Amino acid sequence: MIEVRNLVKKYGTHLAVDHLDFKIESGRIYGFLGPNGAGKSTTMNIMTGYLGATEGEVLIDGQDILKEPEEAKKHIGYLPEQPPLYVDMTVREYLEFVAELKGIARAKREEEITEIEKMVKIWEVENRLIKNLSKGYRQRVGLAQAILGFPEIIILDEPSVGLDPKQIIEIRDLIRKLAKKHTVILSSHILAEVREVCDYILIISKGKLVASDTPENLEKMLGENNAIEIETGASPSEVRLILKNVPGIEAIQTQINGEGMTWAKITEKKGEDARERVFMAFAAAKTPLLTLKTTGTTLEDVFMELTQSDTVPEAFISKTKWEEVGRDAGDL
Ligand SMILES: Nc1ncnc2c1ncn2[C@@H]1O[C@H](COP(=O)(O)OP(=O)(O)OP(=O)(O)O)[C@@H](O)[C@H]1O
Repeated sequence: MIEVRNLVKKYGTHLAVDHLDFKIESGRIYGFLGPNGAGKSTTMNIMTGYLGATEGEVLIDGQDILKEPEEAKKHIGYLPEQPPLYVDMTVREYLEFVAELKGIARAKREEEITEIEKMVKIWEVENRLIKNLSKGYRQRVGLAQAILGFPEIIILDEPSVGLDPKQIIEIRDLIRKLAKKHTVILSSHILAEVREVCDYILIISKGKLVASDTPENLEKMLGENNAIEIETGASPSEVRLILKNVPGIEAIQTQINGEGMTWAKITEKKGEDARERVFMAFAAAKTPLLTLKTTGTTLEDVFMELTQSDTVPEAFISKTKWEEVGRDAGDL
């Protein structure tokens, strides 16, 4: 487990990290999300022992990384924003060099490097010079050096920056695979990326933690009233009649669309999820629904709200519930 306590980093007078407090539990994928300049890389560099803090503590399994960086570093594999690659080495030479630095026993080295090369799909380029590799392959070599030694925690700073869509999908698949055995923390300013792979999101803005929860809870917390949109062949008055006694509904708007169908927006009371009841009411009236979908707050709305406004809704800070999150690795 990682505990970040009251972390502060000043560059001169500029406060890049502003009293951060959070915990990272084992076996999950955490997303560190924030706009450019929010302080993600600075925080990750401190968490991995590459940068000192102005104030605060980072405990890795109880060991203070700022006081015992070498000990704590053994638990962490890190892919910084600029991977530390020696471009005049071949992939294999470089990974052998990293394995030696990490103190991996000589007898285990060859086997482990081959295993990781296969895992991140760089085995076929192991004899190529790194400088001749594409950005996507270089990123995978960076990832391989982070995974070497199979540390419990793998920290990836913007792992898919500069990759094409196919490579992004491959990296995401790999991250999901890694999460079966490791705790993974990745940073990104791309919401979709974090939404796609992470179980838990920490949103950081101007050096401050402004929210931390599961993607679903973040959406729920900001969502005032969610709504359901339906399409049906019934007339607007029939729709209202069918929904008359369905609990949890605040308002209904209807209109006839271009195909002569009724489109209705059903606003739910706060905290209600009336989808199933709406479906059953139409089924009981033997009136087929052609569409039924929810509309409401998206994670994008949450992100924009939190990172663009100066005031942060109280709920996002106080509702941090680490214990409630669970992830079934078998789903991946
Ligand atoms: N070495 C440095 N000296 C001075 N200021 C710095 C230094 N490194 C970062 N900063 C500033 O600290 C703030 C946080 O930077 P950081 O790189 O941690 O943000 P980030 O969230 O990782 O952004 P990005 O997504 O653009 O990498 C920014 O305002 C940045 O300009």
